[in-house]
Amino acid sequence: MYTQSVKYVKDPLWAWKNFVERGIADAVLTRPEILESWQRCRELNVNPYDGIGKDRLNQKELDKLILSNSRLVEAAKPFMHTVYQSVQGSGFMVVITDKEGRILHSCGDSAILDKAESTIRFIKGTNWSEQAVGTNAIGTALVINKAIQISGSEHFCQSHHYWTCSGAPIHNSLGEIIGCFDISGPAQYVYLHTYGMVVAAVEAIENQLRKEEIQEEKNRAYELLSAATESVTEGLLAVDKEGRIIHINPVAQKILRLSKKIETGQLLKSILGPNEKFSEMAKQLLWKTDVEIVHDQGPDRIHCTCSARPFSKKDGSIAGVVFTLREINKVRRLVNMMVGATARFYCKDIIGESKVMKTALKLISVAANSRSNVLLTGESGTGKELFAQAIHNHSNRSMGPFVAVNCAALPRELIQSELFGYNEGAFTGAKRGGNPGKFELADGGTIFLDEIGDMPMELQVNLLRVLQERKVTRVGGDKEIPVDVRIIAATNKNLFKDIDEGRFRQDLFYRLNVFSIHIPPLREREEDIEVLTMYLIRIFSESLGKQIKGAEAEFLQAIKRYTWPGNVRELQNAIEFAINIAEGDYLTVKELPHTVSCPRQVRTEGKVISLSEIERITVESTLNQFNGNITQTAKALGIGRNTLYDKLKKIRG
Ligand SMILES: Nc1ncnc2c1ncn2[C@@H]1O[C@H](COP(=O)(O)OP(=O)(O)OP(=O)(O)O)[C@@H](O)[C@H]1O
Repeated sequence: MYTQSVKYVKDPLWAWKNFVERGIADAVLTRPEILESWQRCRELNVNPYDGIGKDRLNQKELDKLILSNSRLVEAAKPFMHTVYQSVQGSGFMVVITDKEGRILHSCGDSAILDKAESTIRFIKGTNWSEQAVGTNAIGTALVINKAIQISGSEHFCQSHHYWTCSGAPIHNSLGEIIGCFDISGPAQYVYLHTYGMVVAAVEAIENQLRKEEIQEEKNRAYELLSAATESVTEGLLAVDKEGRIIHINPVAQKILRLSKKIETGQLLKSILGPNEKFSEMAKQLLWKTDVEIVHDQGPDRIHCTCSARPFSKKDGSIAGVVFTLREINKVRRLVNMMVGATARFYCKDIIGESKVMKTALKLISVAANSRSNVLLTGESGTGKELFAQAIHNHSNRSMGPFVAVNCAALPRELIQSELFGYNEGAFTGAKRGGNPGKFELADGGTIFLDEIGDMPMELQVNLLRVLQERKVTRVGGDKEIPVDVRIIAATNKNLFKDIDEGRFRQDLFYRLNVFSIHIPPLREREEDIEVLTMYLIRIFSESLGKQIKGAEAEFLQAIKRYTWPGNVRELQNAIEFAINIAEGDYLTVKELPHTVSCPRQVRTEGKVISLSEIERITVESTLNQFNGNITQTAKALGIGRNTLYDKLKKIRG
């Protein structure tokens, strides 16, 4: 486009004139980056006889721009002043711009600042890009993304020919241009070292910005870590090898019963006393999982589980250990949830219209609101466990565990360790670390001791002690562990008779029988049979995916006629059986189990038969029906296997 010609005149002004007046580019007298910039200026229609800063922000706009570039300005200011000090008195000024070339801050001798303002309006807020004022160290450095020095007539605009300036772009850590650093002064004092100073200053500013970024990242990471450790539900305690606290979250403070603010660097021993176990574990630098810690801290007891995980420094050397702590009650609650130690039933789940049932329901709410032990009596399957769960769920312990223990189902030799727990090594086969017993698991909640009448005499003494002292001692242990447990016991036996015959301790009976509720058998609550039947039809119909709408009159008559030795459990089984085989919308008598629909053996004899005889006939015939299979017979009768064994023992002598 431009003709290139070689001239013998040395004056660079001649090259400028040749370019702006005649369009001739002189590649000998003009550096390529200057020529390229001039060409850009020409394409941008920059007026070479102007160069006065016209595009200027008002004060408000400038303040806003400075604010949005505040990190750059604050990082650059100290270096601008250092650079200025070294050129002070030599007529130079130092300038910093944003990434578009708009001046954000300047410093310099007042004479040169005045000159810059009065001649070309080179002042804060002015746009010093190539597009605005032609080739100059700021605008051109921003375009070519390189440091550059531009002197006298190398500037595209004539009014800048008085000046020499050195500019260098400033980058962020991603390599993006964020601004420009510039030193400007009279062209007759053009020094190469000002170019070097600009390059060095920019490097220093970029370093400073990077340092700040790293620090900010660290702060952000620390804040994130703090927010994370403060929001977790576990206690976190980080300790160095010497047992000094590196970090502790509020949950750990609570678990360790520490009310005062803890400073990092404090020795754990100076806070918890010389017997604390964490420092020892931190010294050993071992991985540990769920170790139980009991530590008496003045009047307070620390009782938690703790897992330890050593952590290392960047160089691989071990720095300390992070402990994860869980309050023992919380652990127990979790275990309880896992093993199903929760109560499902409420008063609304207890169905019954009879007077006795209504009275019993009233007693449940009274019992729920009292702290006394409760004794539930009634035949097998009358709903004793249902009542116990409802009492727990309506009491102020409802958030705590509900642990049910069937004393008749536990092998005699295991009852002690099941109820009170055991320590490691207490007997062959004892778990490592020991095991908490049902009383410990029920801490803060309710323990339901079903079939209490079957508790062996020698263990009744231990139970009595727990009731009196509210403390348990694990098998193989000597420490007394306090437990806060409400006891609901149940029996289908006549405990008075057992006391008389020396099978049940009277003192234990009176401790348990503070509040007693008797649930009569189903055959004595005829009004309940029909409502229970309708309720059970609805429940099983839903759960078995059937559309049963009700039952035929004959079905209900048969149900009411029957004596229900297995009570509600037996009724449940009968209805479940009927619904399973039902074909129509309404249950018919044919769908009832044989034992319920035709207890013929009982009726054909035409004379009054004793209840025990009825029981004998029912048990024997059912056993026959299932070819002597105990499990199936017990299920059909609605009684437990142990109860069936007891009955057979009695019947067969
Ligand atoms: N009034 C009732 N309303 C609804 N369901 C009931 C009622 N009574 C008992 N049941 C149900 O009958 C079944 C037997 O009840 P539960 O296990 O509470 O009896 P139990 O007296 O504890 O028996 P056992 O002495 O054999 O352990 C349970 O499924 C229970 O939900």
